Amino acid sequence: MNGEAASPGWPQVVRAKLLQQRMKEAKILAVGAGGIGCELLKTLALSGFENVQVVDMDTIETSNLNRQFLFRKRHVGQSKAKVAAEAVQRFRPSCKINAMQANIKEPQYNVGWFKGFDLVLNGLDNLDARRHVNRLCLAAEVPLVESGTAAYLGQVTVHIKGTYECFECQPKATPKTYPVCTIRNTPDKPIHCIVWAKDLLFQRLFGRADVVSDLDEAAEKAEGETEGDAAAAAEQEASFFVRQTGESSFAYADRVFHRVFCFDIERVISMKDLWKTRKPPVPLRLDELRHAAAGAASTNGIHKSSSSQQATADLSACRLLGIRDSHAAWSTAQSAQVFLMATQLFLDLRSDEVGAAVFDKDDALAVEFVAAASNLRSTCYSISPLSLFDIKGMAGNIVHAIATTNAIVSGLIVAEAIKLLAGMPENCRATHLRSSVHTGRSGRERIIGPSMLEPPNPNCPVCGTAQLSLEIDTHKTTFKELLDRVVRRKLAVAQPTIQYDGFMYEEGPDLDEDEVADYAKFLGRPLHTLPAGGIKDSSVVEVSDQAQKLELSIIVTHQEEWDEEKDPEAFSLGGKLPVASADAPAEDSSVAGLSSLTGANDDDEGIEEVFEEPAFEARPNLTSKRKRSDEEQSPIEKRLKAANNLGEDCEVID
Ligand SMILES: Nc1ncnc2c1ncn2[C@@H]1O[C@H](COP(=O)(O)OP(=O)(O)OP(=O)(O)O)[C@@H](O)[C@H]1O
Ligand SMILES: [Zn+2]
Repeated sequence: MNGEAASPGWPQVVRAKLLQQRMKEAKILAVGAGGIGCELLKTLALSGFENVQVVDMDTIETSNLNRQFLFRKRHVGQSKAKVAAEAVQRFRPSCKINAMQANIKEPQYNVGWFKGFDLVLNGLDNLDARRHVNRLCLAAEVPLVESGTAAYLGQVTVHIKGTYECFECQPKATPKTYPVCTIRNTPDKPIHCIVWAKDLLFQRLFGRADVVSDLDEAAEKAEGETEGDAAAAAEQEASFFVRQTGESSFAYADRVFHRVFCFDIERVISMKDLWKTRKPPVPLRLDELRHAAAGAASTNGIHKSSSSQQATADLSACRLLGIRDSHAAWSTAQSAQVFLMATQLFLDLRSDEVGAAVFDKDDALAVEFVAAASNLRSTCYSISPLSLFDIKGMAGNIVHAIATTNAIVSGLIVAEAIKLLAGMPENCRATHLRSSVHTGRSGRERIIGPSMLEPPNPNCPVCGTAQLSLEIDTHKTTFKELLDRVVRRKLAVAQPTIQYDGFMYEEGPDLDEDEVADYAKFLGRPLHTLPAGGIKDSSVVEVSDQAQKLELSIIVTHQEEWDEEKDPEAFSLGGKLPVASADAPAEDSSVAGLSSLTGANDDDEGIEEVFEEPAFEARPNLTSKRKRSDEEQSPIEKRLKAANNLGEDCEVID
């Protein structure tokens, strides 16, 4: 940060001028130009910031227009970052906004690039990107203002390396997972059927064949079947969904319907043990539904030329079938109609995507397919069907966004940014926006509640020195499973290097083909058979990511028995940690911020838990009001203060 240091003794007006100057000059990185990001860019510009870099990987969708006010209908399909920057510059030309449409995780946005900014402000919507930015800010020693909203709830926090907690010092909820056997065989809630329709059936029919989900992997044995029979059945199952040469889309849709809602259900019914304490499902017969499903079933192939709906983005089975009310639950016959019609439309009019499609909540046809399939499965299992609207929300992990919440949170981000630029990090706060009035300790009623920021958690695996502990079956788990499920999914390590005594595995663009092929040989091997004695009980495995400047140490415990209901992932990640310092909150020292990383949680009541981001639940007021002495200040804090000592008497929004 450039700019003359101001003496606290100077008149307020001089200090205000200097602060303004600093805001003009400060280099700000804003990550995300969505709901929060648009408001943030506008507020930054109107507050006097003039040097902003914005990165967002996405393009504008119609569904963004109700709350991302920098965008208009004509912008649909264009880069969010670019359109947002242009819109802001139109009303504040002095504000220079450099926009990039890119994923912030791309390698060019490395530590050196992050070091070029005075502050980083996040307006993201996923944990993975937030963790990545947190790690780069730590490595580059740049303060981060993090934010999130969920309907009426909002939160803004400030993270300064060595001074305050990093984003990962405290537990974060990770996406809810469900026991595989419940999803495959014994669903008893609508969400179980939605997960099955989206992650298993949609993926099998339209997605990439080489993407195998956990749901595909675990084939159950029917009564009287051997392991071998079950494996052969699983293989047969996968090949069943391949469309045969010359097979019409009509015949294919029919065949899939019969298979998944009749044959498979009968197979599950034959697993008698499953139904000792549960009601068995009931298969559906297409011929019985046929007369009602005639609209779709009679359309033997849908041709581009004969359809008035040419634009794939607009394709809708419901529209073709005249089903208008997205808030009403369909009858079983309607679900069957939509299922058959959506399958045919995909095959006939979106054939280019078949084999590569990825479920997207903004893809009407994909949502209709998932809604129809999950409702049909619900009917088999006597679960009440849901409306298209509800299923879209649950399948897309949608928390309905509220523009005002985003606007307030963006204002709070800018307030924290100004405190940082004013050299007053000790005045920064974590601020929570609640959905109802809350009475604070002072007895005052408020909706926006600030709380003191906590010092870093010494046991944080990212900014502290914690050692993680991993209980896993080292005989059954392959190295690939360890990489995918633990290292990438749980620890968000993008490009891992794995080391233990005498063994090293690396990933990354610098490797040549031979190296990649050599390393690939290890992927299918069970952990204990890896070279140099393998990963086994008491092994200490070092995991690092050069790009994130991250190093983690994991102590492995071999554990064979896993209860699939309680621990669907068949491993447990936690902290066997060094002694917590006196300052660490006592109740946190048990798992010290790691419990969310352990993932599965058995309580699957309530749909909120499938949302990816309940990370921004309002937290209770934190209590550490300890004043920090000069010696305790971190290098960034000292630098901020030295560069920007604009006065001690600035008001805090407490
Ligand atoms: N890794 C990433 N790199 C760059 N931008 C990202 C990354 N991850 C998320 N984003 C951006 O963060 C923004 C988050 O905004 P928001 O939460 O409003 O989501 P949205 O996609 O605009 O809306 P919705 O999810 O409700 O449809 C999005 O524009 C998204 O593209
Ligand atoms: Zn931390």
